[in-house]
Amino acid sequence: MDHREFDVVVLGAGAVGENVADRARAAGLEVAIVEHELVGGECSYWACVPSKVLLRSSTVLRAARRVPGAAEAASGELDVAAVLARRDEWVSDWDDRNGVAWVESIGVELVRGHGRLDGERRVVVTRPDDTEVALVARHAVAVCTGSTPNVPDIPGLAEARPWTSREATSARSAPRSLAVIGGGVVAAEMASAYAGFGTEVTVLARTTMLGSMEPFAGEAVVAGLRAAGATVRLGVSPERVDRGDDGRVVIALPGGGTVDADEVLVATGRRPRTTGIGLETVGLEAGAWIDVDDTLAVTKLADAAADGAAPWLYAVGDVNHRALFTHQGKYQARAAGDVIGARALGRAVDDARFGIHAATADRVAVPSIVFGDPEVATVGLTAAAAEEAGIAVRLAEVPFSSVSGAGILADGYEGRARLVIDADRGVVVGATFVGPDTAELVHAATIAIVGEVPVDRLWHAVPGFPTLSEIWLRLLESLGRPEADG
Ligand SMILES: Cc1cc2nc3c(=O)[nH]c(=O)nc-3n(C[C@H](O)[C@H](O)[C@H](O)COP(=O)(O)OP(=O)(O)OC[C@H]3O[C@@H](n4cnc5c(N)ncnc54)[C@H](O)[C@@H]3O)c2cc1C
Ligand SMILES: NC(=O)c1ccc[n+]([C@@H]2O[C@H](COP(=O)([O-])OP(=O)(O)OC[C@H]3O[C@@H](n4cnc5c(N)ncnc54)[C@H](O)[C@@H]3O)[C@@H](O)[C@H]2O)c1
Repeated sequence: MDHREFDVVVLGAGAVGENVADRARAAGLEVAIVEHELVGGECSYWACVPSKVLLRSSTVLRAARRVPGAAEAASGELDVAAVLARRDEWVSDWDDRNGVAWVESIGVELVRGHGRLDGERRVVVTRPDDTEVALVARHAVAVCTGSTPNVPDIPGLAEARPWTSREATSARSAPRSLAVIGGGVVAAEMASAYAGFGTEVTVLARTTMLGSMEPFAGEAVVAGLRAAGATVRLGVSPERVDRGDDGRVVIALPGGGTVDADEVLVATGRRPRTTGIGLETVGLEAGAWIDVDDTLAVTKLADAAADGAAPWLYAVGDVNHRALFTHQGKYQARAAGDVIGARALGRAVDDARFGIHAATADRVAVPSIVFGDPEVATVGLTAAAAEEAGIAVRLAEVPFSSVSGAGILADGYEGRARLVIDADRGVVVGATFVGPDTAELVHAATIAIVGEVPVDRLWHAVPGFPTLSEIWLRLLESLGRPEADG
């Protein structure tokens, strides 16, 4: 077996692995990155990027139809083939040569093949030609292998060849009908995209839609999907799924009803990609999410390490289950790559709350945007989660109809915003904006939360007129002007 040595070995070249490698390399370390599929990972080829491209055209069309003058010009049908062609361009026809060129440009060595841990600081890679190479890490190994769709144990489902998010984002044509099992983010976005294509969409959600968010967010998404022609059934769990000889899928529901469709999309969450990567060779459980501390070091090994020994194993991105978003994984990756560099070179480590080497925001300010019509943009805690955390909650909540910018953006603009405020500390701990084009509003809330900006100070952050951001002023007005001190 070939044998190579590097300072750092990164397992998985998704957006997260790439960023760990980039930061460790920027610290001056010699870095190898291992990838068995496409450099760029899920986000670039089967998740964030294609899903947003698939949604964009129908969102624009609906937006135009809400503005007199433009509406008359936007009277035709969506050109689905053109949308799919634009998607193909954005995913570079599932060719990763740009990703590879970028990895090479930063001086990181790409090792193609399937990697697995083989004891401490050692990764064995089976290359595409079936030969093996052992990569020995002088300082650290970062596991960035991501996650994969979870297909629940519904009788017949796996045999019915369901779509997962991969097939939904890479489809070559829109099916005539599509059933969607699940009520989370993937279900909301893909139902919206395919309804926009003219597909007959039926969503089967076990409880509500977007159940982890403020209730009005899921309600608005259900209304939006229904307005786009989709059928949404809440509180429904399929009992059995079959694909018949005619190729159609039949989903049996409790009580005897059925839903049939050309395709069925399973959008029921993710599981870790941690099987077959040698976790058991270092005392970790195969197939489980990997627990890490705020510097992304694997907790179980860091706890067991001899006093003063630097951690050598990190788990970054989806695989640690802290926050399953590309932006948050890349945030973790910057911290992890930098701390690996600092520890390797004996430099100071700042792992205090909001220190440069700590992924503190994972616990207080994770932005999440559900694209579609309407958009749902959230960060921090919901009212329910804040109450559960023992926070003295004060809410500010207003409709967007109170903002001229919203009315100008679209006739009949509908939307709602809520701030969750920690009444004792006088700071925002959560925010939700629901309505067309609200995605960009959430970063202001993220800054308010991370900066722990006193709510009274926000009166001096004046939103431009007439923008959607004026919702901030309406939210403050709903709380009332503060009294002068003394
Ligand atoms: C449909 C959909 C839409 C989404 N939209 C958004 C969005 O709009 N915004 C957002 O922030 N997030 C979005 N997400 C979430 C986002 O895709 C993930 O959070 C992100 O891809 C995680 O990045 P990662 O690098 O941790 O994992 P991945 O992107 O999964 O990368 C892991 C990489 O490791 C490789 N790998 C795994 N095991 C091995 C091995 N043993 N050897 C070699 N290589 C290996 C894989 O091939 C892969 O390239 C979406 C997810 C889905 C499913
Ligand atoms: N715009 C974005 O940022 C974006 C878009 C898509 C996905 N993502 C990320 O990808 C992850 C995966 O998305 P997702 O929608 O698959 O997961 P999710 O966790 O958002 O939703 C899972 C849904 O499936 C349902 N479910 C789970 N098990 C079920 C079962 N056995 N039967 C029926 N229903 C079941 C849940 O009730 C829930 O409604 C998310 O956590 C999110 O972070 C982000």
